[in-house]
Amino acid sequence: MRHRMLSRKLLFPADFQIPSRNAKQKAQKPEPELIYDAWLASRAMPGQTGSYLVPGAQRPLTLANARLALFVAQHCTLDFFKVLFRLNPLRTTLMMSLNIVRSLFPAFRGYSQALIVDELLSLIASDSFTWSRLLYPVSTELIRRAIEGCLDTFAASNENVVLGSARFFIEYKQMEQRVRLDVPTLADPTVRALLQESDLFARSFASGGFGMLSPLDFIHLFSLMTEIASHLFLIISLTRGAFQFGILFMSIFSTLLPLILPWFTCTNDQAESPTSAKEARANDRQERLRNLAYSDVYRPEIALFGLGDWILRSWSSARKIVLASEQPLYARPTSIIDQFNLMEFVFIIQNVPLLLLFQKSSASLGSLTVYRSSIQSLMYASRNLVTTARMAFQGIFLMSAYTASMKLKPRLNPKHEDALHYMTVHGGINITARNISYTYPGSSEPALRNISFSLKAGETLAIVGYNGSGKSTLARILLRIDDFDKGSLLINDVDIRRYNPAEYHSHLSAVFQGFSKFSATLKENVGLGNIDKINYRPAIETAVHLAEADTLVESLPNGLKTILETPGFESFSFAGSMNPELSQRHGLSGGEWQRVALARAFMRANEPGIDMLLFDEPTSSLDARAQNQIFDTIEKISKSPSGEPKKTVIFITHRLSTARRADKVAMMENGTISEFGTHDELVAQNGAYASLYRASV
Ligand SMILES: Nc1ncnc2c1ncn2[C@@H]1O[C@H](COP(=O)(O)OP(=O)(O)OP(=O)(O)O)[C@@H](O)[C@H]1O
Repeated sequence: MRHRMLSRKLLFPADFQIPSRNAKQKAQKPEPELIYDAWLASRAMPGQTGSYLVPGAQRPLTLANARLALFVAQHCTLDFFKVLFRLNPLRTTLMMSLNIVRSLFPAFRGYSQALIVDELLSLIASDSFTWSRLLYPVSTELIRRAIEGCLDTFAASNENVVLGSARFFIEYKQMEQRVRLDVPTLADPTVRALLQESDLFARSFASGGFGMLSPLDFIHLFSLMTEIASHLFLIISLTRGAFQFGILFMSIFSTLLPLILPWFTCTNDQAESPTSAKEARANDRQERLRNLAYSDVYRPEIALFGLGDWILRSWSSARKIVLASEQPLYARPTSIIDQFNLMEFVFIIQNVPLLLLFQKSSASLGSLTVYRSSIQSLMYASRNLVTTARMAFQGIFLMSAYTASMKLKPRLNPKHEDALHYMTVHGGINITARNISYTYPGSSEPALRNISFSLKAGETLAIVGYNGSGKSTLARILLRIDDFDKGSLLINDVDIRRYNPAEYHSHLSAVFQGFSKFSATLKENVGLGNIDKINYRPAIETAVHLAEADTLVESLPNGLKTILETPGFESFSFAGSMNPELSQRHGLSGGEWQRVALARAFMRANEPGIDMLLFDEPTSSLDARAQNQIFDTIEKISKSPSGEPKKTVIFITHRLSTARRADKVAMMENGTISEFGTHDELVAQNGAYASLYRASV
């Protein structure tokens, strides 16, 4: 139930905004510098250096954790509340005020019940029972209950709106951050844990109101304490005289009754389910987009095709529909019996035996009723207080995870002062790699060692080599999906690290070896390659045609609108899945998926701004005829009709017959380029490439 992590210094080189603090203070107080530090420290396993609790685990209530919680409360709670307050100032103020007002209700309730009991007692004692005398206190009680019920309903629905908008805001911010972060940042285990806890924080805003794990529990804590204080005051003043054991016993029994009764009644706890087809579709869509944003599988393509904004926009509109459709239990229309709270009337009836039993007592029976109801409320409130305090304690650390995660910066982004705009050159891009080395985090062996080569703009390069020799790793570095440890990489004579990755990506198109299979329609799977044209059918049809996938589209039940079955995508289930339109999915073969991925790359490959096309084993699942056609297409796209090069092309292949088509060939062995030159030159060298080539033909 735990795992080890690397030190913060190693993981976060100046990624967080450090709150200013003078040196003297630092020397006096060994307290965390950053919210991130406090969050990480709270996850430390006591007495076990370097070991951390799993994400989401309840923090033990230790003195050290209490100090950390205080630090977080001091440094981010107020700012966080300010942000939430600005979302809905009026409603939030109303929510806080109503909570305080509602905490005083139980005391009023007890007083009103006492009036009824006293009236009943005096009626029985007078030997002339008339209903009319009871009418006044009973109707007053009914009116009080009606007002209390209305206020409760209003407060609950208001609270729902406040929590709903807070939840949307938090989720939006998280999505925004997710689509912004790059592969190296997300590969970090500490970042993953941080984001996981931040997710938990967002989920704590789920409808259900107070009592859920949420920083808003602090408001609840305050109102609970007010309530407890008022009950304590009542009980102490009422039991000042002789202690009545019988009353105490009956009080406890009637207190336990409402806790036992729900076990015998049916709950109306239905899972939130979207009802209309529109809501079901929105639910489907928001889950798919969330999966896109959160899954590492899609990360490279999201970065390369600049899909972040589009995902965020689309998720946001679908999410709004889903949130609007979610009706929390307490916001649903309730029956008049519910409004008047039948259970509490049962307890008023239960007061009758009490009344008869203590008729001769010197204390007023009304006072005894107040006493009983105070005991009961005290028990409820105390139990709630413990639960809520525990949740608030955990909630504060989850809030720190959220706050710290918002300050994460994508590691591939250049510093502001180093950043340069992408430099365009004629005919594609030129590449100069010098002694590039790279070791994956956690690996002992480098995946790339001293890679050096250069490629002129418009040239075609084939990268070949044995399995695991580093071809895909080199491709990811050239595409600026991953960084490298040593050496330099110049793109159009500029250090690649000075380009903003998003801007650089807007000049590239690629098919990755492990390309994404989106759980979406064929049209979307292709259209995502050029998000601006996702709804432009002619562009999609052209891309499909270039990938030789026309026959595939014709064979599918709904053509381009067919939803493709994605293996391993089972992250959600919802009522809408009963809708045949949504549930009808179609599987594809490996070669068919490869054509879809090629069509996606061709969606943008043809655009004038695209300077480099990179294909990592684009035709590995295609037959020889299809393979040749695809390479003809790539050649057509990358050259003008007169044969002048327009785009640089790099492809990785295990089929050496296709490597002949390239201007240059890079033979990779054990993480390095062992041979580099034209096909003919390498064959003439009679080295590793020549023997691999001879073996493959
Ligand atoms: N995410 C990763 N974490 C750690 N090591 C990795 C990771 N990805 C790849 N490697 C390792 O890096 C080395 C190079 O892998 P790479 O995928 O670049 O090889 P390749 O030449 O493309 O192989 P193939 O021909 O099988 O596709 C391999 O030893 C591989 O195990």
